[in-house]
Amino acid sequence: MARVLGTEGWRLGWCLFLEWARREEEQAEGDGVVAGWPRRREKTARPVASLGILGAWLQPGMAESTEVRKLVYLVTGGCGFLGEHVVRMLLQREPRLSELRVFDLHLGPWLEELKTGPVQVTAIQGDVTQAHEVAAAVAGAHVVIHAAGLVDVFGRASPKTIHEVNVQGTKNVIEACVQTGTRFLVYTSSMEVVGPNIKGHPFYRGNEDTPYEAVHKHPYPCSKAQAERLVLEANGREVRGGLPLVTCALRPTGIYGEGHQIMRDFYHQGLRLGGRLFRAIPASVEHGRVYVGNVAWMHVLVARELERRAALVGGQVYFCYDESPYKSYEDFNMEFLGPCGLRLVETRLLAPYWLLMLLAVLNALLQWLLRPLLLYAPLLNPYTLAVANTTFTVSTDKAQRHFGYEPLFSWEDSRTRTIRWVRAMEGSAQ
Ligand SMILES: NC(=O)c1ccc[n+]([C@@H]2O[C@H](COP(=O)([O-])OP(=O)(O)OC[C@H]3O[C@@H](n4cnc5c(N)ncnc54)[C@H](O)[C@@H]3O)[C@@H](O)[C@H]2O)c1
Ligand SMILES: C[C@@H](CO)CCC[C@@H](C)[C@H]1CC[C@H]2[C@@H]3[C@H](O)C=C4C[C@@H](O)CC[C@]4(C)[C@H]3CC[C@]12C
Repeated sequence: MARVLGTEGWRLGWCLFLEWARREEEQAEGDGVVAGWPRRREKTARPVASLGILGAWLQPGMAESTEVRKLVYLVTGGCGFLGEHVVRMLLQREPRLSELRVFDLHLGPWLEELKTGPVQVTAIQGDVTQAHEVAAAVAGAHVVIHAAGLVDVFGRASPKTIHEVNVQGTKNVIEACVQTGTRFLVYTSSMEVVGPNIKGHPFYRGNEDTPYEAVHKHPYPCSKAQAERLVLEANGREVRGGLPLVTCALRPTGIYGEGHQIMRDFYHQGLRLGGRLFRAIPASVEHGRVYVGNVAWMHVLVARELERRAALVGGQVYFCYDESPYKSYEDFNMEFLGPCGLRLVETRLLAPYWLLMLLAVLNALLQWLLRPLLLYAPLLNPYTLAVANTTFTVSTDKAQRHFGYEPLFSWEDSRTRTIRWVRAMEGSAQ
């Protein structure tokens, strides 16, 4: 009996010691905060009955796996082109994730397949313009990646709607963070908050500090610039609980990759034109492009580092970049559409710039005239022509210096993946 008691006593003593050590460790990490993250009550049980309590503690890796998954992330616009890649990237590359909330006006059916993994995926159908819906989704999240937006340079939506979604929606996200105590906010901005400007000034291999006259007229870049400013100004605001909000903005150039709607449109247009696309923009005009997987990776990385490097990263903007080559918009598209059977026909003599501008203005006029009857929103309008026809490329390493970003996908990978995706459309294209 004495011996049994002795064994039990030893076991109890060992368990108490381990428990004490665990609490000491937690205490050292911060009072109710794990390295700056609000502590979340663990749902994980003390497992492994066969080995007893001691066995549970001693199982290799167990302590990490129960301790590690504690973060709640919210991705707004998580069912969009970029948002889906961010969601998938988080599930693959953020080991501390316990719950991923995907907030979108339109939820994708593909979300269902994600619900079987170790991370709780919560789909939330909601509208960023509705403050109460946003606040409910944000409550209890540690990090918000705000990628929802109305991307419209074709005149499909009214300027008012673009403003409501992109500016008011962002205000709602910021206020929700402040009210509910969420400390980390990453905003998906755009190269267009800088340019190209309406004067057509080139931005050649510029970085975040390159002086440039940012003049906006179009509702989309205006709204993105306003929203970005709001996010950056919110950095340092006190959130519920008394700690400061840490924000930053990522500015992708033209994103490409699996799911890119405009690439899809060009592909289908090429098929309709008998496998041809017609060059409209001089090959010498460089347009910045970045692979969607790398943009998603940048979001995941910066979100992770916002807390650890708050002083450095908070309030900063970062262009999104990778190894994608500098080319004209059309030549770049041909990197994918070419291997899928389309060819780019040179028409510079047939379609000089003045003629293109005339067509673009005509399109705008038609859009305005037809608006009461139908929505006419072709790809070519004066704004898209100006963007496509003005050099805008970035060359920077700020994200690498500040939070250790390196592209996850090489140019070859990005190209291969995009071509594979276009090829997969072939069957459904006709
Ligand atoms: N596509 C690009 O080349 C590019 C370049 C730079 C920046 N961006 C930015 O990246 C973000 C994502 O763009 P994308 O290309 O994936 O566009 P997208 O249209 O594919 O995705 C946007 C998502 O936001 C959702 N959304 C729109 N209005 C909403 C609302 N009121 N409430 C909730 N959700 C709403 C949409 O349903 C969609 O799923 C945007 O903020 C955009 O400004 C895109
Ligand atoms: C003149 C046409 C003949 O082929 C080509 C028109 C191409 C345009 C439709 C696109 C050229 C540049 C694109 C934009 C750019 O890549 C960056 C953007 C920023 C982002 O925040 C939203 C999308 C976009 C505005 C993108 C839209 C399409 C282009 C204007």
